[in-house]
Amino acid sequence: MKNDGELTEDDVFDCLSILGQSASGLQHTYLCLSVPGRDLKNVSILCNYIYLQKLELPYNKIKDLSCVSHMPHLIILDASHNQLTDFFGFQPPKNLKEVNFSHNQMSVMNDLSAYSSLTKLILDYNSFSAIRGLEKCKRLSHLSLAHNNISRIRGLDHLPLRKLCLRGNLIQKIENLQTLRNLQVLDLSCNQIQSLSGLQNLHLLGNINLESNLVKERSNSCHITVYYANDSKVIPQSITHQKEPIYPIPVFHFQVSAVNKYDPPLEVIAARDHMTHLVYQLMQPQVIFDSTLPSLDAPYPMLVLTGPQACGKRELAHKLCQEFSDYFAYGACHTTRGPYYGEEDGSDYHFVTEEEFQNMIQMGQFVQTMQYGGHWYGLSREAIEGVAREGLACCVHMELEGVYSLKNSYFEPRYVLLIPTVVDNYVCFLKARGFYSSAQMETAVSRIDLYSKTNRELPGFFDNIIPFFTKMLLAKQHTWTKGHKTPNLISWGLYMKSVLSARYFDRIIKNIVVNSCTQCEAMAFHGCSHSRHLFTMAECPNDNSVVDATGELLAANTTEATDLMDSYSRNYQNKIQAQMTPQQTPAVSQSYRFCYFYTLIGLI
Ligand SMILES: Nc1ncnc2c1ncn2[C@@H]1O[C@H](COP(=O)(O)OP(=O)(O)OP(=O)(O)O)[C@@H](O)[C@H]1O
Repeated sequence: MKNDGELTEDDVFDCLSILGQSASGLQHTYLCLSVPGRDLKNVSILCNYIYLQKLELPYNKIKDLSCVSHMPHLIILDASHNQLTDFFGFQPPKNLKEVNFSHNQMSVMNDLSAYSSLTKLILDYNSFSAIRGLEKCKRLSHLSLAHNNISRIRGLDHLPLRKLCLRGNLIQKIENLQTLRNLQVLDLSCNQIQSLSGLQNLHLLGNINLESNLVKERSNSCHITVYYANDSKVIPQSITHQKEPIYPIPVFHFQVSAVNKYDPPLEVIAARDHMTHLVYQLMQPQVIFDSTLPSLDAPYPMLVLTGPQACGKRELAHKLCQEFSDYFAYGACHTTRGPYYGEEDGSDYHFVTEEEFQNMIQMGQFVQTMQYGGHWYGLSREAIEGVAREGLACCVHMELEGVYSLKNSYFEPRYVLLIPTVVDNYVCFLKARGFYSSAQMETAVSRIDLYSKTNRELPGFFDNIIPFFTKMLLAKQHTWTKGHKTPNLISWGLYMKSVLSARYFDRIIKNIVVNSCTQCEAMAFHGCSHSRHLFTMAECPNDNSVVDATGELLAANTTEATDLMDSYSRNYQNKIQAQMTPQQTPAVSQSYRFCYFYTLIGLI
């Protein structure tokens, strides 16, 4: 370098690096030049280096960067710690993505619409007093304007910013951030902000720094909803030299961490779960699944039994699959919890380690997953495919979160809710199982409300509802273990089969319900079949006050399922069966079976 601060050809030669192809691909050339801390004033020689893609000139004394006009392929420019006064004082390189002009002497932001490729712009330690000219920077994801003289947050509308740093300015109010939907990191420390309002609706915001401000709020008047906030932190205010009494930021810290623990809505969790599995699955080789039969636009039939833990859905799923083995097979989920006494691997669940489970997630093997009671549960695609290959409908049980997640998938199961009607009985049942701690029982009981609220607020969310038949279930467990079919079970099975088709619901509901449960439950159930709203617990008298069903009605329920069909369905079934000749391939027969099944579940 010459003494007068001029960059020479020899210096350039020493500082070039990364030999590569020019943007046109026709020449080999150096792509990167880095000349930091040489007190450079004159870099005009760089006009000859037209192929540079990365230029680093920090810690010099440069005032003029017009040489960049001759670098049409430049992608990264670092001219921090110089004496630049001109904001982008050069012709725009078309693909310029990252620019660092921090620690210069710039004061006015000009229109940057010619720099539409910009993704990162660092302008710390200048003298800007307003944010301007960024409207057309539709790729800008990282903007830093720390330690300037900015007094208002504006000029950022609809930018795809993920990181925004406005530390050390003169900002008094958080405003105009609501359109920054992608914002994840926000640094507003060392300003003069007095209120927390203005942070609402930034759903991805996970890291906020409000250190050294004038925030006085101590009530919960501001709710910041931070979803997916893995590393959220609010740095406590440490310097309190203002005259006004200010409540230290830890108050705010408490608010934020409390909000972080607040569960995001189930739809949000489900969307995230679905997205994760979809992305991992798309990363795998794509195949056509057996569950896509019989045609791409007809959904593969699935039955999902849902309800709080131990409400009988697992037992019902197994019994349905046994009694109606022509239609259903059990889809065993994976879990990281250990097997209970008597549970066999592969029959109730596939029991796997946490590591195996995480590997399966990453291999895109799950359709949905959920954490419950500190363990992972997941429905794998293979569980569904295994059943689909048999030409059967997959029957699974899961908690509400799983239902939400599955509703995002392209499967269109029928969802049946099993809900306890008498809390005391449910608690007795949980105790009788002997598996659960009181905390676990409390959780299970508290979730009843979640289900009934969902049913109340989202009519049609569940395709049908079965009250939890406490007495019946207990009795049934006894007979089931002996392997007998009881009239109750048959009627329940018939009910289940028919419940899949809403057309027969009213016709058989009285018989089944009156037979299967107490009068109180029957009334409630019958009521909910019409209104689709769950009754409240308070409306349900104690079990002791009700009368049991009569034997006469019991006998009526043991008739064949087909007797419950109307002539249309019988004809349809006959037609389908007539077509299932031995000459047909298994795939064709299978699709007929599916068609028949669809009529049963009311999809055709
Ligand atoms: N893939 C899944 N997604 C969501 N929830 C699931 C899934 N698999 C199982 N579950 C549910 O997780 C809860 C806990 O399951 P677990 O088998 O440990 O409970 P349990 O005490 O045996 O009760 P249950 O008789 O209801 O299965 C149950 O409500 C179960 O239905």
